[in-house]
Amino acid sequence: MTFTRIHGGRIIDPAHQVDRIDDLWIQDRRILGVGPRPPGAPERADVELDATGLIVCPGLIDVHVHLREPGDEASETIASGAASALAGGVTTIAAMPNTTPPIDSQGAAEFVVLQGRRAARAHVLPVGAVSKGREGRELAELGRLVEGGAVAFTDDGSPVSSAELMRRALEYANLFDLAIMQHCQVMELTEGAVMNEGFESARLGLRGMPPAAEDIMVARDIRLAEITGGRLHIQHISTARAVELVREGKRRGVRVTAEACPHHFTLTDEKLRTFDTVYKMNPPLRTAEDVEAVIEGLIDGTIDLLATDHAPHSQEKKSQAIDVAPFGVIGLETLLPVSATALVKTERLTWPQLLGKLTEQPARLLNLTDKGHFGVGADADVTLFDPETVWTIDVNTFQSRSRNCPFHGWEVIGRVETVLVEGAIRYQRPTT
Ligand SMILES: NC(=O)N[C@@H](CC(=O)O)C(=O)O
Ligand SMILES: [Zn+2]
Ligand SMILES: [Zn+2]
Repeated sequence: MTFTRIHGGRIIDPAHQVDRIDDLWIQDRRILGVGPRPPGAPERADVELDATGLIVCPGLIDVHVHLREPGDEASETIASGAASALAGGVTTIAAMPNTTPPIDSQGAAEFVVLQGRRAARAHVLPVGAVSKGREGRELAELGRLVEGGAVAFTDDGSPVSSAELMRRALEYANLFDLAIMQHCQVMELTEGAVMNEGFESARLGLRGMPPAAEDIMVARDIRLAEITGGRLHIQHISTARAVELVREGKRRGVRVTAEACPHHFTLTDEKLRTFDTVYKMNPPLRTAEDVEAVIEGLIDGTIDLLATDHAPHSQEKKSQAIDVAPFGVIGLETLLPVSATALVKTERLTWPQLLGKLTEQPARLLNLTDKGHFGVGADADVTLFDPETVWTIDVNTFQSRSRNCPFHGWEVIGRVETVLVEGAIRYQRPTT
């Protein structure tokens, strides 16, 4: 038996409304308690960690991560993505199924689980495809995917365009109490587009995606969730109108949740003036009004949680012309600092509010009852970070195999120091 005590830190456990300087006790792989020495624990723990000046919180959970294995291991592998997660303080990641081949069968889901275990970095949980081959025609075998370890379903990379298929997916996934995560985009409205449609796209002469392409599908799917009683999760929400639609859906009692990505509440489409493909992602960067609406959605709880949409692409692919380069940015190693700098430093959210959207809420979405909190017996996945020190993001230090990060050179707060997974230290910030 190994006892670990993390002492002197500010413990923030949003699920239990804990925010105080105290000790966190761990026995082997599980949380033993917060506070004085629990019965059964020795006078001196086997491992003593000094967390003075640091915040100690449940390991972060990212429900939206693209690993490129199988199919494009030059951009990311399951192991490199899981290492990138740990360096960002993220102890659990949900892997999107848009690999080659896609994760649309029990065997494919089991492969992701196995490679995640082999890597022994962050926990890796597969998200199964909604449709066979992600082709949007026939429902995948959702029951088999659950057997293989799937924690939700999505065709992300593409939307489920067919309303009929979406309706059945919501109904079927509900039998397992799992969510359908939807990439909301009406494809007919976005053909050939590379950025947001508006003043900036007109000025640059680039084809744009109208915000309505997102809004229309959000509206449709909220209605489908309402009539089926199924669980709908809106991925990477980016428009003011979509935020309003989710707010109104929740008010009516529809089972809808939403996530926002750091780039959508920190950057606008003006960035495309550089023609730099690092600002090309889907959904695209929108306007300042959309950014403000996303932040307001985070503040009032309309947007439940944060996720990265970590979308690694090799230099080779991203260095192509803006109209041919792939969509996507990486995010695991900047999630906490960029969110903290944009939302906590500016006093839009408190630390416990921000951390709730990175721990408690994502755990709920995926039904991970033993994660995202410090209750007795919970998995001892713990992140220790420095909330004060200002530091500079440098992509050259990243664990990810890709470098398509729009935050290189940013001055930020929130630096991850130590990460424990199931009670063991699996990441320590290099000091040189
Ligand atoms: N977000 C992106 O711009 N790209 C994602 C796909 C997706 O999330 O839809 C990718 O897989 O590269
Ligand atoms: Zn998507
Ligand atoms: Zn995605």
